[in-house]
Amino acid sequence: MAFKVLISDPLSEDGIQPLRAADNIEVDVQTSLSADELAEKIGEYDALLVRSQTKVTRDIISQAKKLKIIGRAGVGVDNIDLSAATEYGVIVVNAPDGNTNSAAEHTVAMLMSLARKIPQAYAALKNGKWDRKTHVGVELKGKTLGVIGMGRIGAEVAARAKGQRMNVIAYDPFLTKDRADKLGVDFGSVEDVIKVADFITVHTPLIKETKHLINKEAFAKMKDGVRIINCARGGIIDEDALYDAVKSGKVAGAALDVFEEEPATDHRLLELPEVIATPHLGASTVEAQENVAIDVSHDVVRYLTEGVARNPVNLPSVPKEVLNKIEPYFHLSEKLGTFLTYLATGVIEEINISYSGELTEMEVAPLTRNTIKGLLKRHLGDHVNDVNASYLAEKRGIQVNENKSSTPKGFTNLLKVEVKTKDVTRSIAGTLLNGLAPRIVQVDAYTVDVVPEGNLVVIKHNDRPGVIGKVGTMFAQKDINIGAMQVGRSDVGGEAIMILTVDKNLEEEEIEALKQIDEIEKLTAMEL
Ligand SMILES: NC(=O)C1=CN([C@@H]2O[C@H](COP(=O)(O)OP(=O)(O)OC[C@H]3O[C@@H](n4cnc5c(N)ncnc54)[C@H](O)[C@@H]3O)[C@@H](O)[C@H]2O)C=CC1
Ligand SMILES: O=C(O)CCC(=O)C(=O)O
Repeated sequence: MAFKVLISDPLSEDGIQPLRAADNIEVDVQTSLSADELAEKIGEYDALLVRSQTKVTRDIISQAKKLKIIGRAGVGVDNIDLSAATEYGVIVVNAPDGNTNSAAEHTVAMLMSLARKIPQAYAALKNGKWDRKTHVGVELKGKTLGVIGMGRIGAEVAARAKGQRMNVIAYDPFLTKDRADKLGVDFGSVEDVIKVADFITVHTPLIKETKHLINKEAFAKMKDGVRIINCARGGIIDEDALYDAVKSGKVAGAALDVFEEEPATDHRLLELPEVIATPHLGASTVEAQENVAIDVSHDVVRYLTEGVARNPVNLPSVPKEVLNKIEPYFHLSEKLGTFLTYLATGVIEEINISYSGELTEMEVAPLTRNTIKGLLKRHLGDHVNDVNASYLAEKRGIQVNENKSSTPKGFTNLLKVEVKTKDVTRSIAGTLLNGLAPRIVQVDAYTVDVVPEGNLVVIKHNDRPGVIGKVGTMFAQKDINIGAMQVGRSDVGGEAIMILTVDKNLEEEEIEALKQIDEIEKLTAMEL
């Protein structure tokens, strides 16, 4: 069955070719849906692609029964409820690189327009006024540009400002002296930056820490006649404080591409002649739109068909080389988790996952998520996936511990999972033989060799002569074929474990018949 993808904001047609070209993907473009219409329709789709216009709210996500991925053709994901997406197991991906250049160029265009009052002069001339006195500007050369947020766009803007022979001073929590030196910029705290800058441009995401980062107190510390640019996100600058600062003359001008509420057609800042603005056009170039649509389309195809995404936002990104290395363990880790759900009945309180041998050299977080997925899925259902497994465990108060031990355990790699409930502690360990073939090699204290696949029957019994025969006879009477049988014991004549691989899932009545065998203490039939 084909996957259905809904594109709800205008995206570059060339950019979405990877989606159109995929055999198993149907693309539906509907760019004028209201929130209610989207909520009503979303249930049909496996993927949703948006720019910044569509607000992907909790309400919409909660009605998206099949949704697996939300692709944001751009950087900022503040129009998507990320917690809701994580909770519902929907991965969110963005396209972080494709519009960097366009956003940086737009910022520079705003910087120059602000300095030379080009929009105001243009508007006056269009209205028949040849007014040269009102539109006297200032030069950039020798002035200081303060850049707050030196990520992809901030760094590009800084480089271009240097081309205009400006001095650049920047602040970013991750800006080291080394990197600042390489970029040829000075660096300091936010306060250092805003105190000395003639122009200030912000390039941070809108998050709790950056909301109203530029506020009344910040304006008070700035130079008189400072000019402000925001081509990042509305809300980083407090719009009321900006309005007052412009009105008072503290701020000589502001250039805004973004607003706290968009569309912002009726904003009081737009009434001020010192304020120039564009309607969120930073990424609106043919090139950027094609780039971001291509990037996000590829990620959607990749995720729907291979389960891997290159630019996940609500899941740590795992480099391809790392994924290639750990991929063979995915199947094993999930199966170990599922196996344990049959053994450890009761409410899980703690999960301990330990990695040894060559696994200690690998990035194992994705395997931990996958093991948790295996542990939760049987009871919570198919909506449990890599995206929400850790979240769901945490929400249920399950403590997850991950550790690596280089102590050799007789295997080149070993993945051991222990589960504690109020009453029991059960464990299982698995390995990849020759790095390829998954095997369960330990169940509690018993050494075994079982392929973690298909219908398994785990029988705890007393180690007496004839038990194996009785079990075999019973299966033969019920016409159930045994594909493989493994026996492990702690001591001769003590407790033992038998694991059978059978060709079908056992019926209740077959399980009851087996339980009649005296030596059988406990029997668990499972489907992996
Ligand atoms: N106007 C438009 O059309 C566009 C707007 N954007 C927006 O531009 C902004 C920057 O995008 P990118 O450079 O691609 O992101 P990025 O992730 O590469 O850079 C953001 C930087 O902000 C820094 N940062 C975080 N908190 C900070 C704080 N409290 N103070 C100072 N720096 C802080 C981060 O360390 C990071 O280096 C985002 O808000 C994005 O949504 C991006 C593209 C187009
Ligand atoms: O989709 C757009 O045009 C907006 C781009 C943007 O703001 C972003 O990528 O963060």
